[in-house]
Parts: sequence; structure tokens; C-alpha cells
Amino acid sequence: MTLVGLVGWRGMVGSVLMQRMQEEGDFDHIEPVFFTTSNPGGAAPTMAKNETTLKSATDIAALSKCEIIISCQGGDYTGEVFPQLRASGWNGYWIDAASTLRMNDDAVIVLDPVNQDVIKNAMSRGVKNYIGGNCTVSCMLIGLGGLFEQGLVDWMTSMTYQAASGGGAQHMRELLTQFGTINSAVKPLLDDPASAILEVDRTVLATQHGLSGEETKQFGVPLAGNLIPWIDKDLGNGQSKEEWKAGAETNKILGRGEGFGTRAIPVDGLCVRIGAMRCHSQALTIKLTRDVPLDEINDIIASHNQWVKVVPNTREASMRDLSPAAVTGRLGIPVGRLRKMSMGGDYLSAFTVGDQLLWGAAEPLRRMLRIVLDK
Ligand SMILES: NC(=O)C1=CN([C@@H]2O[C@H](COP(=O)(O)OP(=O)(O)OC[C@H]3O[C@@H](n4cnc5c(N)ncnc54)[C@H](OP(=O)(O)O)[C@@H]3O)[C@@H](O)[C@H]2O)C=CC1
Ligand SMILES: N[C@@H](CC(=O)OP(=O)(O)O)C(=O)O
Repeated sequence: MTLVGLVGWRGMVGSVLMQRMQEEGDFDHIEPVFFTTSNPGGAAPTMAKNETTLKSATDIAALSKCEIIISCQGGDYTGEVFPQLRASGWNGYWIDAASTLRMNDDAVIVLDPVNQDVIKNAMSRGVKNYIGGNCTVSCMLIGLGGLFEQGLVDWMTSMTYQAASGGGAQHMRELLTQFGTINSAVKPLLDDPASAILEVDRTVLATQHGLSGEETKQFGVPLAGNLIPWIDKDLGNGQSKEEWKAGAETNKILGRGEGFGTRAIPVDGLCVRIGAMRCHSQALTIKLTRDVPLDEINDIIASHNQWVKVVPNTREASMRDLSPAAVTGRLGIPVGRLRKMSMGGDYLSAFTVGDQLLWGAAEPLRRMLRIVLDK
């Protein structure tokens, strides 16, 4: 059986990956070897078969024995270990959640329901590095893949509402701690039906401003009852790195742009962190290449893959089906608020939500594993 090295399996993304691999029976097809940066020699998780102890994730010789390595350990780990592994002569498949290698010429961003042709073509050319895409981009493309496939997107803006989980587990904890502190501060006022709402409001604001350094260590500012209109690095040109990824990664996933001899589709917008737990939402304005009737657009979007679900553009359906609370833990990607905008028949609005730990991180990796195993 194929020896598959698993690094980062107990982290947040790694745990979701392990859960999905178990649900889909992936372990029936592999001989897993579990690696760790913190506990070599410790007990491997229950999915282990022959290798029941954890190997060191920096042991190049041990990693080299694996035909496939999947890493959810993070960008620093990839930056340190991957070059050593390749320099040692290892020619296996490297499947990674971190962004480090994404834009390298010898790497493909994997999202097979959207770019199976790009993946298959790369495999036939001997490409061995397959990297999961940015969570916002992957979720958007599972939802809107049909429009891209039909050549209907001239350009697109994506205004995002990204969950705390995008920063990692500590960020999720911090958000909840902040909510708790704020709630405690106003609890006596909330319990008193006669209290003045402006007093509640003033207390909330004072508590947000008074949050301790420990309570804002991850985000730097309050997120509970607030938002943060900047995600990832400052590129120095007014754009955040998260915003840059929308255009760069979308085109790379689709196999479009200069390197492919085609026009890159402009995709740009503002990325905003909100107080949701693990679903990224985005409001899209799509400039269509032609004025296609809305019912045809619905069909094109809905028929692209088995996970996208078109939500009728009604108040009830939008409130029920198009929210982080409705989507968390599910592979389905709802797309709603579809309507032609007042700018003209070739301007389409859409709203989509995706679990950023499923299609946004873990799912493309396990599906790539199966593609390699089935080759
Ligand atoms: N977070 C996200 O939403 C997304 C993340 N990614 C990428 O995935 C990578 C990993 O992210 P994420 O899963 O959030 O990282 P985590 O911080 O949750 O996990 C990374 C590693 O931290 C170590 N660790 C230390 N303490 C703990 C603990 N108490 N519980 C679990 N693990 C612990 C583990 O390594 P060890 O077992 O060796 O000690 C683990 O593999 C990053 O490169 C990120 O860019 C990609 C898309 C989305
Ligand atoms: N940057 C994303 C999460 C993430 O890990 O993205 P990437 O894989 O592109 O670094 C967020 O904060 O929501």
C-alpha cells in the first residue's frame, strides 16, 4: 500500500482533514505515517496501521520513505523542510495547505471540481507539488465555477466577510472570549427590561475599548461586535495580500493569464474579517461577458458540480440558507442573491458562503490524494 506521510494532522485544518479522510474511507487505500514537530516517539492516532509511533517531521530520511506527503503544518514548516526534502532527491508528491509554494511555476493549486484538466495535465508533465488554494478563492470557485467555465466572467469584485478561523484556532478562542467579556459587562443591564439601550450601547463600547492586551493578542483590536477591514500582509500599494490572492489564485487555478497565453480575468475587492466562526462569505459583483437571462445563469451555476446549491433570491431562503450558521460543517456551497443589477443586464450580483476548513482547506487536499492514488 502507498506510504503516505501526514504532517500537521492534529492542527485545526489537519483535524478536519483527518475527519473527512475517515468519512470517505481514504485510510483504506493508504499506509499512513504520522509526523510531529513536537512529540516524536509519541503514540500515533487510531488511524495508524503498522507505524504506530509519531516520527519527527524534520527527519528528512523518514519523510523520504513516503511516496506522498500531505502537510497542514503551516508555511514556516513548508519553507524549512520542503527544500531540504527535494534537495535530498525525494521525488514524491507533496500536497500542502500552506500558501508558501502556491504561486511557484512547478506547483499547481488544486481544486479538482474546477480545474481537473489543469491537474491532470500537470500530472502528465510530471509535476509533483499540489497546493490547496486560499480558502476564500476556493469557496468562491466551487460556487461560481459554472460562470467561469462558460466564459461568462469579464471581471468580478469580491467583497468578503471572513471568519475568525482564517487566522487559526487561537483567533476563534479570542473572538469568543471577547464576546464573553462584553456580555458579562452588560448582563445586569440586559437582565433589567427597564434599562436604557443607550446605556447598554455605551457599556459595550467602553468594554470593547477596554479589552486587555491578552484579549486582543491575536487580532490586535476587538473583533466581537466589530469588524476588521484588512486581512494578511500590506502589499504597500493599498491592497492586502488576501485581496491580491483573489485575482492571482483564481487565474492560476483556472489555468488562465499570461503564463497560459490567455487574458487573466480581473478579480479584486476588499477582504474584511467579521465575527463569524469558520465560514467565509462574499458579496460578488460580476460583469458578464454578455447579457444572459437569469434563469439560464441559475442553471449554469447549479449544474457545474454536486456541491453548489442555488438559493432562491427571496428574503426567507436567503436568511435560512445563506449564512455561516447554516453552512458550517457542510460541504455544500450555497450561492444566492442572484439578480441583475441596476447598472445593466450584464451586471450580476451574487452572495456565497463556504466552510473555510472544508472546501477552503481540507477537502481539496484529500481529493488530490485520491487523484494521485487513482493515477
Ligand atoms: N486556518 C485556516 O483556516 C487555513 C489554514 N491553512 C493553512 O493550514 C496550515 C495550518 O493551519 P492550522 O490548522 O490553522 O494550524 P494549527 O495552529 O491549528 O496547527 C498547526 C500545528 O500546530 C501544532 N500544535 C501546537 N499546539 C497544538 C494544539 N494545542 N492543538 C493542535 N495542534 C497544535 C501541531 O503540530 P505538532 O503536532 O507537530 O505539534 C499542529 O499540526 C497553515 O499553513 C495555514 O496557512 C489553509 C487554509 C485555511
Ligand atoms: N488568510 C485566510 C486563511 C488562510 O490560511 O489563507 P491562506 O491559505 O491563503 O494563507 C484568512 O485569514 O481567512
